[in-house]
Amino acid sequence: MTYAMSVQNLFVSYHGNEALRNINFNIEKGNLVGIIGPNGAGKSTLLKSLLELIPKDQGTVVVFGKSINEMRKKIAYVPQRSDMDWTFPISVIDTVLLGTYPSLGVFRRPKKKHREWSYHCLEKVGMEKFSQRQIGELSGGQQQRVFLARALAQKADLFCLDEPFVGIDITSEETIVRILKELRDEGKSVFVVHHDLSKANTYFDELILLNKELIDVGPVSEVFRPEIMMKAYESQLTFMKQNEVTV
Ligand SMILES: Nc1ncnc2c1ncn2[C@@H]1O[C@H](COP(=O)(O)OP(=O)(O)OP(=O)(O)O)[C@@H](O)[C@H]1O
Repeated sequence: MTYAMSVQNLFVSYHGNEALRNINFNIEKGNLVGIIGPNGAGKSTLLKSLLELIPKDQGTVVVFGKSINEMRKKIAYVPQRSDMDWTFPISVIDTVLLGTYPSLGVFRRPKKKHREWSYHCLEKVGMEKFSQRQIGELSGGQQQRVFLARALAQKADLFCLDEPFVGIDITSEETIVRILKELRDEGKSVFVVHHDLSKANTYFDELILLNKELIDVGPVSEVFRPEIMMKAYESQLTFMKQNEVTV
């Protein structure tokens, strides 16, 4: 079987400190997958290392049966908002247009059809009225929707989003979830780093539960059970109890 994502023996460290240890999983195509786990569990590290945005110590990652480099044009990545430079002077429509560049080829300029497609992607996320605005002038939710539009413009097969719902309004969150589910229904594969457990069981089909190592992976109905979740969150809960931290 060709999996959307197949990972074997993945180890990642930062300056000698192990962040991920011996991660192994296979995820079938056409799933909306949540990467969950406590703070510092390595969720963002997993996503970045899967996409070879950071180096791994060892391991293999295969996407749709091919290497990341062979598949790069077909992979859309939306980083955490906090990782982006919002002072960069670029309009909303030009941000979305960047998504069409992988299909343009070297030195080719976008044509009318690329602009029209980008505008259509903005319409999908309900942001067409803001097309001429500078990206830095938008709210967090609006920025996140524009970056989703850029991912849609890329016509990718694999969508990877890092904490897309952090600090955004409920309308933007609902819009993004609806579009991610539509992508899944079209047979696309979607991976989302997510830390809010209250929504995890309604947003995702499959979960990758991490705490430096893989605690569990599988359908939400199997992974999202107290006895499994406790294995990942136990140390955090113990710390909070000992330090009388309340949320
Ligand atoms: N660039 C970096 N340099 C050094 N250490 C890092 C770096 N990025 C992450 N780490 C460390 O690696 C571990 C995993 O971090 P990561 O951000 O992947 O976790 P996470 O599960 O996404 O956390 P959170 O939910 O808090 O965002 C943490 O201990 C973190 O401090």
